[in-house]
Amino acid sequence: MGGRVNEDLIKERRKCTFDIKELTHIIDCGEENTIKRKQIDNYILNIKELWDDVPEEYLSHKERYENAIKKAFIVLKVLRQLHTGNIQITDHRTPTNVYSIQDGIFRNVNPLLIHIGLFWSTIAAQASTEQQAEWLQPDSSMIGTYVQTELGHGSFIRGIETTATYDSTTDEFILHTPRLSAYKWWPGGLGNTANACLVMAQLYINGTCHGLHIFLAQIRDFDTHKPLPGIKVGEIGPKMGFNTADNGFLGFDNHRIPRTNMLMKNVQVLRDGTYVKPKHDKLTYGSMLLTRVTLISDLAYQLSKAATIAVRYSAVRRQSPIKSNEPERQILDFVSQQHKLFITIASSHVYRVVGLWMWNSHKRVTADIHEGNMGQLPELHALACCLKAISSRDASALVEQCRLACGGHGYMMASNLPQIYAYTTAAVTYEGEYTVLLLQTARYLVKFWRLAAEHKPLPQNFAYFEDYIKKNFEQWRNSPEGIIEGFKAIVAGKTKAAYDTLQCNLRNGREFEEAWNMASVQLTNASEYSTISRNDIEALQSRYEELLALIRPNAVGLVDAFDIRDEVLCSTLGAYDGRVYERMMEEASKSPLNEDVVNESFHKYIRPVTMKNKL
Ligand SMILES: CCCCCCCC/C=C\CCCC(=O)SCCNC(=O)CCNC(=O)[C@H](O)C(C)(C)COP(=O)(O)OP(=O)(O)OC[C@H]1O[C@@H](n2cnc3c(N)ncnc32)[C@H](O)[C@@H]1OP(=O)(O)O
Ligand SMILES: Cc1cc2nc3c(=O)[nH]c(=O)nc-3n(C[C@H](O)[C@H](O)[C@H](O)COP(=O)(O)OP(=O)(O)OC[C@H]3O[C@@H](n4cnc5c(N)ncnc54)[C@H](O)[C@@H]3O)c2cc1C
Repeated sequence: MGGRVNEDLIKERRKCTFDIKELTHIIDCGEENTIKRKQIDNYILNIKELWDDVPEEYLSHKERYENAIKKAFIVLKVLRQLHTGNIQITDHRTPTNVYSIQDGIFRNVNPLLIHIGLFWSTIAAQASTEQQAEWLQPDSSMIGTYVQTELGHGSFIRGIETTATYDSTTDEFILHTPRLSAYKWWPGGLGNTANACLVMAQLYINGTCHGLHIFLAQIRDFDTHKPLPGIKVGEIGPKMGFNTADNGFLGFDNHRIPRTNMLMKNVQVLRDGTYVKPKHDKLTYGSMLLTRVTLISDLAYQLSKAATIAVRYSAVRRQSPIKSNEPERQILDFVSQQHKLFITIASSHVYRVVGLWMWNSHKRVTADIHEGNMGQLPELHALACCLKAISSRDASALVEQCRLACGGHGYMMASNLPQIYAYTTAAVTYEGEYTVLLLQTARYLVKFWRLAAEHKPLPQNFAYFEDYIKKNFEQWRNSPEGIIEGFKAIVAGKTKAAYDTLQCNLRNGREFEEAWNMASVQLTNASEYSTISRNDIEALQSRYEELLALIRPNAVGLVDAFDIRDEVLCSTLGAYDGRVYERMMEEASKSPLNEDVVNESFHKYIRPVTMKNKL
């Protein structure tokens, strides 16, 4: 859309006090990454077939899927060409994540998301060298997905009911779905797209259950795409979001696969049925750990999209004067509006930095595991659980706050904020539900509190538990070090409270698991344990308000630095030129309800009632 840039946005950009490009380079982890990102953006976003004439929202469920598949395979072809030309296409912000401009291309979810993000990465991490050589061919016919959750069990994966029974007479596993609750339910791309999958199932050898293992199963004919005999597969129906993700169900009726289709890097079943145990029994859960780590960066990116839309819109939107004799003000001038928006910008930076740090930690711990050293795995798991849980919860709350900050127009699909919210809030549930993951971290903290309470030696990372017990915490100081001290006091205090409740429940004769359940609200909720006083809070509040005023002139510059193209933002409210009302009118004109001046329902249903006695 041509036309002048909105005057208010021009003024905002003029008054910015820092170098926007420099911040973009910091976000991209270096100027060379920015250049590369822009090259790939240009290359892919210039493919005309990727753009819709009719907005996605006006398509039926089936049309949406077919449209998304068309685009997914255009993108896949391009990615393969780039790969063949040895051009690295992964996004540096989320090093293993699918390239973020896909958000714009699909305006929803790529049906190949799990194929690219989880199927390939699980094979790369958990299959043996020979299996990888066979399955990870760039021109493979396999379109895969990650099939774990069942109708009856998602969080408690030890409860999974699908079985893989070894038949030594034929050297095969028999995959079976024993009852309705054992049907696989949810995997992305499973409904219509995938012809293969990684299945999580209980391994049985000679009547002994060895727990959960991962198996590669072909489910559709590679040529005709028809489900193989013994496979019942389909799509699960419309959802709050993810409607192009083709989530599916799957049942096995004694479906046979070769023994060599079990992922065998960490664990093996030999020809004679001998079971060779893994070095750590949670290595099978490795894909969940990796995805939780990468999600933190993805959620940071979703926050930067929401902040860009809401801040630009707030600079363009004028409503009501502050003083009655003044012109109407940009809504960004209202301090309460700044309070809603600036925290989203800040949180995006926080989770971007933490996500990168977690990504590097994951790389380090994985290398250690490769050398047989599992020592750092529990800490990484505890951190990944907690950070995935809070980043998804924060992101969805803040995206919703940005939507509300755009008033009525934020409710329009054309703002793209509802879609970003639907995408973000799903992450609170998938890949480990919020509370369930917080309880995993609580389990880790309580273990170390027990050591502290029993005056046993603690690792350096938990020395502050001992400080708390010995009341070694200093009074509150308003400095980065002081804030960190304050947070340590909160963690120690709330862990102590939960631990004390747990002990009290145990003393009252409860079994451990029941006592744990009774303490679970305390285990997940923050309490007000702090070194901070009422005066400190007042001082912090006024400092916070000063900071809002300091950030205000740079707000548009800060979101411009995220450098998200209009084609990716897909928002009438957030485009770079700020031509909000023109874009809204143009989008409205695409509504099928504007095709006829008089809709035919008038003649069929309205007129016969309203004109009944007048005809
Ligand atoms: C890579 C790029 C990806 C890009 C794609 C991004 C977008 C994708 C969009 C959608 C994808 C959605 C995919 C899915 O949702 S797949 C399904 C995910 N499902 C879950 O996450 C299930 C959650 N549940 C669990 O993880 C587990 O059931 C559990 C809650 C952890 C409990 O497991 P279990 O009962 O076996 O274990 P315990 O609680 O008894 O704990 C025993 C000890 O094991 C430790 N533990 C648990 N998990 C792990 C792990 N992953 N790694 C290391 N250690 C682990 C636990 O802490 C206990 O230790 P302790 O020392 O205390 O005994
Ligand atoms: C958009 C989307 C995409 C998905 N994609 C995939 C995929 O590709 N592959 C796949 O295998 N799965 C996928 N899933 C499934 C997803 O991983 C599960 O839905 C998720 O792990 C939550 O499990 P659940 O549905 O069993 O929830 P439940 O565990 O039934 O949760 C319901 C409630 O029970 C509470 N609860 C459960 N257990 C406990 C406990 N021990 N202590 C305290 N509270 C508890 C929870 O906190 C929650 O409030 C997807 C889900 C969604 C929404």
